[in-house]
Amino acid sequence: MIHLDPSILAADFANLERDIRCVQEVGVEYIHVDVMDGQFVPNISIGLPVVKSLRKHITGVMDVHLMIEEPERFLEDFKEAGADILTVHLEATHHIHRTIQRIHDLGMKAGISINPGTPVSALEAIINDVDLVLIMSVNPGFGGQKFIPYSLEKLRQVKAMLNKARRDILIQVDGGATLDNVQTLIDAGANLIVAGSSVFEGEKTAANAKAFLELFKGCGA
Ligand SMILES: O=C(CO)[C@@H](O)[C@H](O)COP(=O)(O)O
Ligand SMILES: [Fe+2]
Repeated sequence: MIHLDPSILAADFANLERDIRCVQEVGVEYIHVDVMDGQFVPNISIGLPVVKSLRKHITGVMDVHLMIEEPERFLEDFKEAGADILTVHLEATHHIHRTIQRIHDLGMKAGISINPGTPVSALEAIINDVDLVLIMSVNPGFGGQKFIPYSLEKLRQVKAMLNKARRDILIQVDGGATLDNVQTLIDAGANLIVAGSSVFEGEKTAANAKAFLELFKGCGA
């Protein structure tokens, strides 16, 4: 089953409720929330009070992508803000295993993400402990960037690693996904597709989301 996970980073920040409702009305079940701290990535997005307010309008899964240094400092807060999935970057903490354990102890699904410059082999020791692997297909920090082609190879490697471990979990890809390249992402193993600028586009938003969902139906969704 393939899922669309629209990133609200590309939505209208003055109308987040409207934009979230718009994609949910056409059948979207996941909402991707990007949290940036200006340290781990060279940008600041939204923080806890906004995430907590969004929760009230998200009817499905609130998927929080933490692009912050030492995410272990804020796990309880994001639980309280209503995150269903909390994804942390391998590069952002000295204690990835403890951080994943704590996310689980708090009752959330735990995801691990790697930047474009981090090899998939770095995931080997943690792959059995996570519910989601996120392959960043752009350098994190900004929406609307171009897909990095080597990410396809990384998706294939993650898929092979998970097959070997007999694990069927979410393989998420984030950055530069479009209606034109999404089939190649699925073919490479991705089953949770983050898309920001190719979904949130003013009046075209509902039609864009629908087009992704239609395409996924042909993939056994
Ligand atoms: O985490 C990030 C960026 O750091 C993403 O979630 C982007 O928001 C995806 O945006 P598009 O590349 O789809 O426009
Ligand atoms: Fe993201």
